[in-house]
Amino acid sequence: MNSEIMNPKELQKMDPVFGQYSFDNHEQIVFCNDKDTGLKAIIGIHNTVLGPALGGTRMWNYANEWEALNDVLRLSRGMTFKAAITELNLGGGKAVIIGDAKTQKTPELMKRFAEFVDSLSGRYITAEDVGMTTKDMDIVRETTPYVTGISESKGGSGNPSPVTAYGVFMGMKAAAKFQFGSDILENKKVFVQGVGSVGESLVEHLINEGANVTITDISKERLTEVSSKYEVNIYEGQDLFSEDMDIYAPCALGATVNDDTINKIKAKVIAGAANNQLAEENKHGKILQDRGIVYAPDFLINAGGLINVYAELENYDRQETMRKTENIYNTTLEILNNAKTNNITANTAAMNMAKERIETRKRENLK
Ligand SMILES: NC(=O)c1ccc[n+]([C@@H]2O[C@H](COP(=O)([O-])OP(=O)(O)OC[C@H]3O[C@@H](n4cnc5c(N)ncnc54)[C@H](O)[C@@H]3O)[C@@H](O)[C@H]2O)c1
Repeated sequence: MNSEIMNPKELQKMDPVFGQYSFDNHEQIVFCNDKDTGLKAIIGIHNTVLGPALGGTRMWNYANEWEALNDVLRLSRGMTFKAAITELNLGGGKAVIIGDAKTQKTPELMKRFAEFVDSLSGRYITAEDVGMTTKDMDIVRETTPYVTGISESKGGSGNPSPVTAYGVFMGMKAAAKFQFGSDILENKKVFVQGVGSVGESLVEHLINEGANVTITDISKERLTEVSSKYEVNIYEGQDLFSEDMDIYAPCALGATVNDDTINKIKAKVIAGAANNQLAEENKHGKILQDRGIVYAPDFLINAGGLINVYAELENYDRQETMRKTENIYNTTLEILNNAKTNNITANTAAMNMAKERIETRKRENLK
């Protein structure tokens, strides 16, 4: 089964839940509703073979429930493979809260959401994602132990974004090594799309290495903030994908590699933090392969944040977290070489490796 962004009209043609294109054998889906706080959330538990399903909560103003369901299914499925390929003993899950994080997120709503997470008795462990902060996770922690990514002052590992950015940087270097023969990014023309928490931290690594960085964001505030700290160019054009660049780093939302953009892309490497960068992973992965564009699978190179929150559960330290994150370099090279040898897409090679780990554990569990 593939995972695909689809428009709500297409989604509505399928059966409402089990028949959805991105359902892909989810173990459990929990719909959470609370009239008093206005909470409307969906928790997706994709697979728990390797351990409890861990994945962040996203709060987003979805156009409708179809979009929210499609998003949670795609994201939680991605978490299964992210944990597996990173060799963490975790399953895949994710939650979405439907609403505007700026105007509708209240402590009461977060508390009610935490009660739903708690009711799953640890099958699902939450963390932050888009629209959520460490402070929100601290509120969740008051109600349930099944949360990570809480403040360092409360015994947590703090903001995972810098660790995510470090992993993306390592994955990008490995992809550069594979494509250009060297992992040194000095003078490489890199476009970072989205300079939020991860994007900004990635910019810092790139600038330190001497890359030629251009940033783009829908938020003028973020562009001003980041460009005041680092020597970057701000993208003023209308069509980022047609621009000459060596590396495209999607660090905003997913599905930016799609039917409209894929044939325009001039970058030789795509490596970024966003989840589900390929709108249709098989189709768009193949077009990238045919066009000789090296794609560093998103769920592999953006796993630093997951490694960081996992440390909270396993009590391992910062050094070990960074060592595991640095290893993303080796795994990325291994995947890209494997894809080349077997003439498959990098995404398929990464999925195969992740699925193999899950299948092996399943067999072991049956013994
Ligand atoms: N934070 C983590 O540790 C982590 C881990 C794994 C994956 N990710 C993924 O990485 C991405 C970035 O995460 P983040 O924590 O930095 O989020 P964030 O919300 O801090 O930053 C996202 C940035 O993208 C900008 N943006 C949104 N739409 C855009 C568009 N169309 N064009 C340009 N900019 C746009 C926003 O204005 C914002 O500045 C997300 O897709 C997230 O799911 C994050």
